[in-house]
Amino acid sequence: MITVRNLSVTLDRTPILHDVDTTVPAGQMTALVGPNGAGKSTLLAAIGRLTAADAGTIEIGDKNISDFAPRDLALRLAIMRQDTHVAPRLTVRDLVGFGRYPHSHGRMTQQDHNIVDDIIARMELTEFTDRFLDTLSGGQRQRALIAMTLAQGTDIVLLDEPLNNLDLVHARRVMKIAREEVEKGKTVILVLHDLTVAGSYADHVIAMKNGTVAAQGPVDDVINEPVLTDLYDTPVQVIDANGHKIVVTV
Ligand SMILES: Nc1ncnc2c1ncn2[C@@H]1O[C@H](COP(=O)(O)OP(=O)(O)OP(=O)(O)O)[C@@H](O)[C@H]1O
Repeated sequence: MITVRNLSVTLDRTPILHDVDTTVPAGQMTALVGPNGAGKSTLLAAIGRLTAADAGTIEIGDKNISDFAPRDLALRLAIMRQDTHVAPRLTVRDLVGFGRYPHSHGRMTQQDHNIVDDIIARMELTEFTDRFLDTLSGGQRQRALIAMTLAQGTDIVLLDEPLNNLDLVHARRVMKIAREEVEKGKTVILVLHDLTVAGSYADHVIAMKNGTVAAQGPVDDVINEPVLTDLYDTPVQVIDANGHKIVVTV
């Protein structure tokens, strides 16, 4: 379990998060949802220790994230940010191989190579393995970044808007792979704007608004009309389609 208590974050002298109190259940998929600018990426970056807190604590299990040595944290938690920039003259294989760095320290074993090849295949990138990143489409590059993150092999995986640039088939593929990771016991947190996807795949939802948590709980507690209408200040309809919640604005 990840526990966030009274978290406040200020960026460039602007208060961004205040009094964030939330828990992320271990071994489940948690969707982080909410309007643009609500603070989702900032919360994810704070959990990944990429953004410092002004106040409050974040614990993995019962250990404060500030008490982890960098390598220990990298073996425990992997994060893909929304704005990841990568060197254009890297191949897909090189990029995904970087995910193994906390294990290999640059000396990849056969097991590291096998893990890289496996995740490249799961992401349907095998035909692009030796292509430079700047020759890929936006969606192919996005899948390579997700593959790098999963190659790290951590118990906790944080993905900020992983479905950016993905067509509906590849979005489904990524969500299925994320679910497979959860079935293996991993804790996956994804920032998602597609509430239908969040409602279909996640176990748990944290809804943010104006820098704090507006609602949280199992999917049914958050992906419903009153909560979403309030969250987005817009009428939202949730249509049941064979057990799937289709979320639309009306
Ligand atoms: N370096 C910064 N300095 C000042 N304000 C910032 C900085 N970075 C982000 N912000 C502001 O913090 C707020 C929260 O940003 P954040 O990226 O966490 O939101 P988000 O919920 O992920 O949004 P989106 O859905 O648009 O990606 C926004 O109002 C943003 O403009």
